[in-house]
Amino acid sequence: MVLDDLGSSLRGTLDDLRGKSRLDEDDVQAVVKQIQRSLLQADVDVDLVMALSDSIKTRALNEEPPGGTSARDHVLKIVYEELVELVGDSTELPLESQTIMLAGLQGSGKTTTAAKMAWWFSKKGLRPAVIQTDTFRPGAYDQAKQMCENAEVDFYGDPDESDPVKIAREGMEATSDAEVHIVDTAGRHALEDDLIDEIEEIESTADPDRSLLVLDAAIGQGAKEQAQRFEEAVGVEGVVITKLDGTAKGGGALTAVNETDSSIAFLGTGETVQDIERFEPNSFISRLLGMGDLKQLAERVERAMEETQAEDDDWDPEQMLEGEFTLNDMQKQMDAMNKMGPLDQVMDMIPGMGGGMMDQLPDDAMDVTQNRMRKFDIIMESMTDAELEEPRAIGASQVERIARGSGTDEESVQELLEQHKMMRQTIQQFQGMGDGDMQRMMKKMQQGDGGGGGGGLGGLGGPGGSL
Ligand SMILES: Nc1nc2c(ncn2[C@@H]2O[C@H](COP(=O)(O)OP(=O)(O)OP(=O)(O)O)[C@@H](O)[C@H]2O)c(=O)[nH]1
Repeated sequence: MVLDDLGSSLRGTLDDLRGKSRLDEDDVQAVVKQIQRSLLQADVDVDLVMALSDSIKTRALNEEPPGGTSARDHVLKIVYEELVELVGDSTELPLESQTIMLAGLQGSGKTTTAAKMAWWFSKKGLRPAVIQTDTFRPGAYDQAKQMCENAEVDFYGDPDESDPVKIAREGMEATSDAEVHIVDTAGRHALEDDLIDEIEEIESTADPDRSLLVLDAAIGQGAKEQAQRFEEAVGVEGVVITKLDGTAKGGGALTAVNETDSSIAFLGTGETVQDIERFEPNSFISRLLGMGDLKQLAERVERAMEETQAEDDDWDPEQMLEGEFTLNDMQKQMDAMNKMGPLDQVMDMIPGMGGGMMDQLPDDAMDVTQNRMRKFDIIMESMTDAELEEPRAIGASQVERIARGSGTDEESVQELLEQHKMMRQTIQQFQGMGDGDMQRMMKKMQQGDGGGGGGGLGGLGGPGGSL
């Protein structure tokens, strides 16, 4: 993802400052060098990198750390603030009726983003519709239709019509019930004049409130020129950076945002409709620096819990925290965790577990965890309701029967029971906590020392847990 190794490389340099109360020039130089290296490797424009390092240097040497602040925290705060400044504010996006047009190069992810954004608006309580005007790429209609079905949002397209401007006009009329219209357009090179004329026509027909430029995170320095041309043609109010889940560097997109004086609206982090995040500079940089992102995490947890609960009216997560933690609860918790998205993305959001902490885990740790969760799920399918509610009563003969029924082995069943026991104990600790204890723990987590992170998820995914 963008500036991927910045967090971990910086963490090492910052750790060398532990115990120091004042910074000297060499300390600051080491930090700045590390940042420069990471940003340049990630394709960020040289001028931008130099401007950023100059302000970090000046501030770190001239600003007096507030009383009681260590040199490490002082410089971390400055780096954090300057990086937030670099990525800029999030594109303003009022939650009200509006039309948004998407533009961009071929394959940048416009169609996928249209469906994702529609899903996002629907979760915010608005009724969206996607209008597909891409008559150029043969598969675009079916792809958009399918994704909109997955997102459960309105869709308009006409596979038999070859005029995108006509589709835009008819689509706006046909979806007049919708509150948010998202107009997807064909991929085009901004330097081809006839294609630019066409998008200008679609723009005057759909009359969008804002046009967003969709950029693949892998785009390099070419992003600058493309962005400027689209800006001249249709006006770019914001940028969506897609494919941040991959190994792309992302710096080119960041440079384009700065050059065109626009801002980032959304981030695309995968291929399904839920893999979209509203860009929030503070959260984004916190995560980048391995400081976690409690807000995104809380949103994901809440959404996953709601979905899990919607599927089973009888299950109440609050009751789980108050009463006895059963295997049924554990199954629901695992289900909710699966809905939160890939575990490595979730872990990145936990303070102290992003950046450096994740690097200490073996590469396949997340796959192992997910495979194990799947196995546990299969084992639980072979248990009776009584066993799921009262796992402590499960004896040797039942373990044997469950292993046979689930096609696993007794060891795996025992492993599941052990894991459940650990999670029950963690939950019991939460139950015994007063508000003050909870606040202390959250503060510790925010300071990024990783304390309590594994326990926060009941040991299910944390490196401290045995899953
Ligand atoms: N991993 C990942 N893949 C993505 C993301 N966004 C889009 N893709 C994939 O990128 C490919 C191109 O995405 P599309 O949405 O078809 O791109 P497009 O801009 O509409 O393409 P054209 O219509 O040809 O211009 C597809 O295979 C998508 O599944 C993302 O955030 N992460």
